[in-house]
Amino acid sequence: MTPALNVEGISVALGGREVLRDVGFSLAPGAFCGLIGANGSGKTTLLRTILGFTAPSAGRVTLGGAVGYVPQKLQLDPDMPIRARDFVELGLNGHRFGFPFPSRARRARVEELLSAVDAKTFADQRIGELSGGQQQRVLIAHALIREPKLLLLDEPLANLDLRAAAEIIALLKRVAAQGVAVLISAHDMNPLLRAMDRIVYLANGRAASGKTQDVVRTEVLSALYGYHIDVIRVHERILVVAGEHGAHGHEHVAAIP
Ligand SMILES: Nc1ncnc2c1ncn2[C@@H]1O[C@H](COP(=O)(O)OP(=O)(O)OP(=O)(O)O)[C@@H](O)[C@H]1O
Repeated sequence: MTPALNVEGISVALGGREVLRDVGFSLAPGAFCGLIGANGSGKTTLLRTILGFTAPSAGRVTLGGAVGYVPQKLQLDPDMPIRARDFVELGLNGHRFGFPFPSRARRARVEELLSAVDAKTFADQRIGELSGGQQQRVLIAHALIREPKLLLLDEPLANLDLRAAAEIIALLKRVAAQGVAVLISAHDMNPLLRAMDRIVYLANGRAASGKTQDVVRTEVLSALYGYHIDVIRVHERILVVAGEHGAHGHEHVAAIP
């Protein structure tokens, strides 16, 4: 099966510093994958490189089809008087504004997407008036309207309460079940652990990837960080803790699936 995404040995330098080094992994259609790393570990840089916004100094990215992208922040002024429904429709034509006479097919497609993300009840509200979770739904519909094979989301759960985050994860699981590969960045893997079947863990500019239980392990993470890391299981949770030689005392708490 052709992968939805193939990242082969990419390195990226920004401002003279190597932010990513020899990062490689592949996503099959329908994969649900977390891109996990601390702040500044290079998650956004990796997503931008996959999108072609940032050129790698080595390696290459191969896509199996169109890519949908949900950025960390809404690219529109939140006060802009645009309805959720119209924003979803903009996904069909990039960022061109104004469709005075939308075609029947165009309207039907927008309705289909609004219902797929459960956004019909607030589709006529201004986007700036919506809650964080509602805005995420609208952004996801916007990104999906052109039937991408790969959906990239930059910290979609940041700023959401637990319930809204769980609802967004359930929605993204449904998207993956339709055969779209979903890659979600998060500094906290905790909310994603039960849902994701794959993980790409970034530290030190490098990545470890695979099934979650194969990656979130003492040996694997110690090799990645370059110093001893303990992965400790307590009450169905995992603590990822830098050992006594850890330079930065990086700490991460996460529940296992
Ligand atoms: N244009 C740039 N020039 C120089 N350094 C940059 C540039 N953009 C990002 N960086 C650096 O690259 C590193 C990775 O940044 P990136 O935004 O990819 O991390 P991140 O994992 O997405 O972090 P966060 O969770 O904080 O958004 C950071 O140390 C950042 O300071």
